[in-house]
Parts: sequence; structure tokens; C-alpha cells
Amino acid sequence: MAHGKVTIAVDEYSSNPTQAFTHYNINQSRFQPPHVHMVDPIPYDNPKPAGHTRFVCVSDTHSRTDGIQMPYGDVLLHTGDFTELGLPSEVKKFNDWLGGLPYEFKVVIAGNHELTFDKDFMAELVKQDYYRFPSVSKLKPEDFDNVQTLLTNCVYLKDSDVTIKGFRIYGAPWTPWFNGWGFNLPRGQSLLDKWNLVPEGIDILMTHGPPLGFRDWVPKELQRVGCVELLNTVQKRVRPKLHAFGGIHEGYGIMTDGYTTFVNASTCTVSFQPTNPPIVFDLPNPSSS
Ligand SMILES: Nc1nc2c(ncn2[C@@H]2O[C@H](COP(=O)(O)O)[C@@H](O)[C@H]2O)c(=O)[nH]1
Ligand SMILES: [Mn+2]
Ligand SMILES: [Mn+2]
Repeated sequence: MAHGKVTIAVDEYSSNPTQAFTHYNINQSRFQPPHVHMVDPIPYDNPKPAGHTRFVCVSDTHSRTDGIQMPYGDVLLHTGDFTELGLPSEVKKFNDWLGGLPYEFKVVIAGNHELTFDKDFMAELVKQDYYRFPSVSKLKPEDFDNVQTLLTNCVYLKDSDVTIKGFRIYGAPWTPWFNGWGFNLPRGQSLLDKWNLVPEGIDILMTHGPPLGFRDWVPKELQRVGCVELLNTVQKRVRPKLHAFGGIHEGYGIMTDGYTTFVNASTCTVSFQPTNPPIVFDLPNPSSS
């Protein structure tokens, strides 16, 4: 039987993720076992099962890559905040680090700290005479106009996808507005418009921030901050096998809803110490690859 395309509407609790979590947990047991549970990381020395691809997930390295011990794997996924401000010097250093890593493929998206990758953000910043980010003001527009071209050692995704080893991987940098950084958008329709760009048939979704309820808890504020529309898009429409993200450093870890595995791979802790190890994840190769 042919199924029509699922349309996601703005959630009635979109603007208050903590309330959304409570509501959907009490009324729909949406975040409860047995389907939803924590997942132990795969030890690095576990052999990769035959016919599988090993993904190595990192995020939020924030120009602090020097001491990170990188494990064996096939494909590196970095879900944004690889710099502090998106300065070209930081991007070059990150690209050099990528160039020294042994993975066959490396896929990267931006996060809210990659200011120079967000053209609309930079246009606004210039209008405001850079008063919020003085060190960015030292840059000439030609230094950052094509900053993504400095990423020569990876595939850079922005509202786009790539097929690697038969896996269709989609990446997008957007996060709910918080303190007016790059790629920030208001909760609700603005973010849903971006998630509506994710095609069906995606195996791996890379976003900078978490969806509601999965590794999105901010303890210092006792708040859930994940995007409700992102959760609905993941669970009701796209249904990737793996959703990799970071963004909320305190949320480092792995969960599943019984179908999608959610990996918050934030390398940096909330105090920006790069001590959380990369997370590896094995997926069975698509049958046609
Ligand atoms: N209450 C919220 N806190 C947030 C949000 N996004 C980020 N954060 C906090 O900041 C750190 C670091 O994030 P970064 O983007 O500056 O690297 C993160 O771990 C949280 O503690 C948010 O939307 N709401
Ligand atoms: Mn970060
Ligand atoms: Mn961030």
C-alpha cells in the first residue's frame, strides 16, 4: 500500500520544550522504556561486525583537538562547533587536523560558533559594527566570504546530503535561538521550515543540536532545550537509523527510541574541556552498496 508524505505541523508545545517533554511523557509515555533507553558505547576494541560500516562521531571540539584520541573507524562525523568563532585561522587548523586523520570519509556540519559560515549572521554583524564579537571585526569580508572552501579535507554539508558507502547522510546546522549566535532560528515554523528540507530516505541525520528529550537536558537550568519540531521530523517522517548531534555539551551520550539511535557526541564538557571520547557506531551496510 502506498503511503502519502507525512506532514509535520508546528507542535502546540514548541516554544516550551521542558513542558513538551513532561506533556508527552505523561500522556504518551513517549520518552519511557522499554523503547526509549540509554545505550552503552561500543568499546573501541570491539571488532566491527562483517558487512558493517563504523562511524566515529565527534562534536563541539571548539579548536581543542590536540589531545583527542581518535579510534578506528571508516567515516568521521563532526556535528559542528569545531571552532570558537569561525575565524579562518581556526578553520585552517581544524582542516589540518582532519587531514591527519585516517578515515576514508569525513563529513562535517557547522554549529552556532561557526559565525563566518552563516552569511546572514555576518551581514547583520557588519551592520552592528561587530560590537558583540570584536575579534571577528578584524576580518575583512574577503577573508570569510568563502570560508567553507578552507574545509578541503572533508565533505561539508549545509541543508544538503551526500551518499557515502551506500549511506545517505544529511546535515544541517540550525539550532533554536540562544543568545544570538550563528545559525540560530526561532522555535516553531522557522526551524520546521529547515527540517522540512530533509528528504525521506535519509539513513544518517547530522544536526548541531539535539531533538527534544534525547540528550538535551541542561542541568544548570533544569531545562530540556531540544527542538520539538526536530523530534517530530525524526520520529514521524524521516526515521533515520542514526541521528548524530552535539550542541548541549552536558548531554554527551547515546540513547535509542527503539528505531533511531541518538548520539550526542560533544567532545567538550560544559566547561569546554575536550575530555569526552569520540563515540563509535556500527551500521549494517545498505544492501545495494
Ligand atoms: N538553556 C540553554 N543552554 C544552551 C543552549 N544552547 C547551548 N546552551 C548551553 O551552552 C553550552 C555551550 O553551547 P555552545 O553552543 O556555546 O558551545 C551548552 O552545553 C549548554 O550548557 C540552549 O538553547 N539553551
Ligand atoms: Mn559547543
Ligand atoms: Mn553550539
